[in-house]
Amino acid sequence: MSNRVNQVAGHLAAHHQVGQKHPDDVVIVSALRTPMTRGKRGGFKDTHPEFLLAAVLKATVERTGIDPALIDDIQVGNVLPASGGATQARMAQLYAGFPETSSISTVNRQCSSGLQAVHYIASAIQNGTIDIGIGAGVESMTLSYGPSAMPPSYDDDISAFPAAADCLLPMGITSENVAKKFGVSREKQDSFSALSHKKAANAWKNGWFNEEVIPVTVTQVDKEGNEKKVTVKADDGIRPETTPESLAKLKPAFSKDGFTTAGNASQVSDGAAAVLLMKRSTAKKLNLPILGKFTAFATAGVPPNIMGVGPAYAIPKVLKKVGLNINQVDIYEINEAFASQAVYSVEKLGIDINKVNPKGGAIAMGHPLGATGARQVATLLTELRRTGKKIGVISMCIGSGMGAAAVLEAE
Ligand SMILES: CC(=O)SCCNC(=O)CCNC(=O)[C@H](O)C(C)(C)COP(=O)(O)OP(=O)(O)OC[C@H]1O[C@@H](n2cnc3c(N)ncnc32)[C@H](O)[C@@H]1OP(=O)(O)O
Repeated sequence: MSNRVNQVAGHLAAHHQVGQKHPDDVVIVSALRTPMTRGKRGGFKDTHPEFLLAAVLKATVERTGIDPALIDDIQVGNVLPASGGATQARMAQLYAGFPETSSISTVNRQCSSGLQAVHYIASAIQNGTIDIGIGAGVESMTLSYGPSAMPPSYDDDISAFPAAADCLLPMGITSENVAKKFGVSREKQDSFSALSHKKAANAWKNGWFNEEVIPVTVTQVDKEGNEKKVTVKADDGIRPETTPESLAKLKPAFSKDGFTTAGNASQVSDGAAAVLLMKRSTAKKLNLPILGKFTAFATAGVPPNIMGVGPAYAIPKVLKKVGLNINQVDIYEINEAFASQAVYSVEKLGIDINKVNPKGGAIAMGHPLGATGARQVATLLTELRRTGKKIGVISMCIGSGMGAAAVLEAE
């Protein structure tokens, strides 16, 4: 019995060891995403989330050549739709060519849902519940955003409890709170945001997104109601001409005397992403390419009224698990929900800004809530591989006051 316990403990430790390869490592053999497009105006403004999810699931099967019947389970991060988008997810799976014997569910950890889905699948593989799975994410903010995403009423006692009441603050107000409390100036926020656009435009120009982005052919409807088929190939919220000076002219979006504007907040957007995971031993058996290892994951709670500080707490927690310090990470993929919170998190942890979001982030690319965490896995892995670097960290802030972080290693 104690031998078995030791054996299991050994496997867990191996999984969390950076720089080591073990047959039981959970590895990533595919990480793909759709373009991220502007909500209500972009390429997917007339596209339902189940279509975006089906497109990325189908591409995962086609590009890897895996038999979809071998994929035991799929988890999909999805934030806004009714019933968590569970029915749409099953519809997407079947439409994408998966057999009826396969299964799927959705997960909602708000803005970190896509990353959470990847972690749940990695855990299920690690503990032997499944052999092969997909962690994915999808969101059509165009079709799901707005008051319908909130319950019509709350319990009086709970919603009068201050910390609970803070969970209901608009996200833009939490951004203002972070800027004010920690003195993140408008200038710093605008400079960070202009850089996000510049880096994303540069990455597209140099083809650095080609490996992770799949083209999606959709039906668009014009103002006259005419339908046409369009193949959406690239993120369409990026504004390469953005400068700190042009951003300085924008009015605050959430409070009259605030700092957060349409230019230094993440964009309302639409998109999907999917990550195929299995044990290293399974990937070898199936002769699938090992792109990287999903090494560790952690979450941390923070005050809901400054939810954007989440990465400053989740990153040290996940790094402690794997015995790394801040400087030993090669690339950070930090969600840019708002420039205020991204700047705060980077400065608080003393992260070298040159290591942060080398292909831009949600301010330029967009932030389709449920999709973003899985999108970050694809963006980070392809960048680690392109640059020959090894260790990457993903981090997210989470709307009701949490942070999430994961460590990935390129093969
Ligand atoms: C845990 C989490 O992750 S929380 C985060 C969850 N996500 C959110 O809360 C979404 C946050 N973002 C938003 O709510 C919205 O983007 C808002 C309210 C900030 C702005 O919404 P909109 O007003 O619809 O944005 P829109 O894209 O139209 O921009 C407004 C204007 O700002 C200007 N603008 C925006 N970006 C730029 C830029 N980079 N450079 C110059 N001007 C810009 C433009 O003039 C634009 O108008 P135009 O496109 O017609 O020229």
